[in-house]
Amino acid sequence: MDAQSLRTLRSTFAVVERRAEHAVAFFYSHLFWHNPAIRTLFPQDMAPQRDRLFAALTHLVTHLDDPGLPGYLGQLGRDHRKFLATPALYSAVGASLLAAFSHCAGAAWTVEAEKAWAEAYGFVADRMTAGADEAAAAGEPPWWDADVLRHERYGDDLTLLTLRPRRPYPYTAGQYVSVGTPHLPRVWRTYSLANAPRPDGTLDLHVSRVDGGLMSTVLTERLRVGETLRLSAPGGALTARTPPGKPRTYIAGGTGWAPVRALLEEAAEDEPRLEGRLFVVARTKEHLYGRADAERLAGLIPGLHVTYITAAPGRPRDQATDRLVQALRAALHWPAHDVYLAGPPALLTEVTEELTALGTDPDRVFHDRLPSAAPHALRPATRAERLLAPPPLHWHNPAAREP
Ligand SMILES: NC(=O)C1=CN([C@@H]2O[C@H](COP(=O)(O)OP(=O)(O)OC[C@H]3O[C@@H](n4cnc5c(N)ncnc54)[C@H](O)[C@@H]3O)[C@@H](O)[C@H]2O)C=CC1
Repeated sequence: MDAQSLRTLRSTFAVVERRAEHAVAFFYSHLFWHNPAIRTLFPQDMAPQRDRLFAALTHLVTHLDDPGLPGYLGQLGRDHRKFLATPALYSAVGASLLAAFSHCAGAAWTVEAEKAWAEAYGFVADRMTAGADEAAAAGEPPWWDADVLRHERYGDDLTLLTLRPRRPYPYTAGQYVSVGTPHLPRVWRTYSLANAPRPDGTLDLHVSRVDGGLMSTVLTERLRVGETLRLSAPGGALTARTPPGKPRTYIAGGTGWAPVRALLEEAAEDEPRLEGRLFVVARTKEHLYGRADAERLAGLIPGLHVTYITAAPGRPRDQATDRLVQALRAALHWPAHDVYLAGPPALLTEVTEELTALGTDPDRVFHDRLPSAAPHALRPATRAERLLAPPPLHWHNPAAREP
C-alpha cells in the first residue's frame, strides 16, 4: 500500500473513530439486516463484540506497514476456522464495513478513501483466507475437542484444568489458545497453555475468575470433569528465542505464570544450564499458586534465581507491581538479558516501561497481549490503551478473554 493511501486510511479512521459507537451500531445493523443468517455465528451478547471492531481496526490501521502483518493475518485466518468463516462471510463483513465508514466519515469519505479501505480490507480478507486454506490443506481441523481430566479450584478465583485433546494438538511452549464450551455457544476466550508439550498430549490451563466474566465463571463454577471443551489453533509469540548462553529474565503476574511455567518446563529439558532469574508476582500470598512448581523447576535449572512478590496484606493488588519494580531496579545487567513477560495488561505496560528505563533492549522484551480480562467498556478508554492493547482482529474473532 502506498504512502498516500496509508495517510488516507488513517485520516478517515480518525474521523470515524470520533463516532465509534455510531459506526459500530451501523456496521452490525447493516451486516445482520443484509445477511440474517450471519447473526447466528455471533454470540447472543453483542456488547463485547462492539469493542473488538474498533480494537481490530486500530490494530490494522497502526500496523499496515508492519512486515509482520501478513503472517499475523494468516494466523488469524487459521484461528477463524473455528467460526466456520467462509469467503461469503468475509465479503459480507467488508461490504458492511465500507457502508458504515461511508455513513460515518462525512466529507472525509472521498473516492480515494473508499478505494483505500476496499484495498486494505481486501488485503486482510485475502491473507486470512490464505491462512485458513493453508491450515485446511495441511489437514488441520477447524478446532480440537478436548476432554476435561482435572478441575481443581484454589480459593474462589483460581481453577487449574487439565485437558486431553482427542487428536494431537501441536503447539509451542508459551503459546495460548481460544477456548469454547457448550455452556456458552459461540463465545471464545483466550488462555495460555501452562505446560510444554507432553508425551501423553495432555495440557493445562490456569483460569482466573473475572468478576462478572462469562467464560471464567463457567470454567470455574460450572465445568465438570468429563465435559468437553473446544480449542482453536494455538497462537501467540511468547515462545523461546534466546540464543544459548544468553541470560534471561522471566516475569509472571497472576495467571501469567501459565506461559512462563511452560517456557521453564521446556528450558529445563532443552537448556537446564541457563543463567536467569524468575519473578513470580501475585496479589496475595494465597494467590501464589505456582510456588511449588516454581521451586521444582528451579531445582531442575540450578542457574535460575527465583523471587516471589506479593502485595502486603490488605493492600491493593497493584502494590505487588510497585514491589516488583523495586526488585527490578535492584537487579543488574539488564542490557544483557532477554525478558519473557506475562500477566495483566497494566503490569505489562508498567514493567516494559521500567525495563526500557533500566537499559533492556525493547526488542528483547517478549510478551503477548491477551485481550484484557477487565469488564468491557464500549471501547477502551484512551488512545494509548487501544494502541497498547491491540488484540486480534476481533470484529469477527470473539476470542477475547473478556466477560
Ligand atoms: N500470556 C500472557 O501474557 C498472559 C496474561 N494473562 C493475563 O493476566 C491476568 C491474570 O489475571 P489474574 O491472575 O487475576 O491476575 P491479578 O489480577 O491477580 O494480578 C496479578 C498481579 O498483576 C499486577 N496487577 C494487576 N492489576 C494491576 C494494575 N491495575 N496495575 C498494576 N499492576 C497490576 C499485580 O502485581 C498483581 O499482583 C489477566 O489479565 C490475563 O489476561 C494471563 C495468562 C497469560
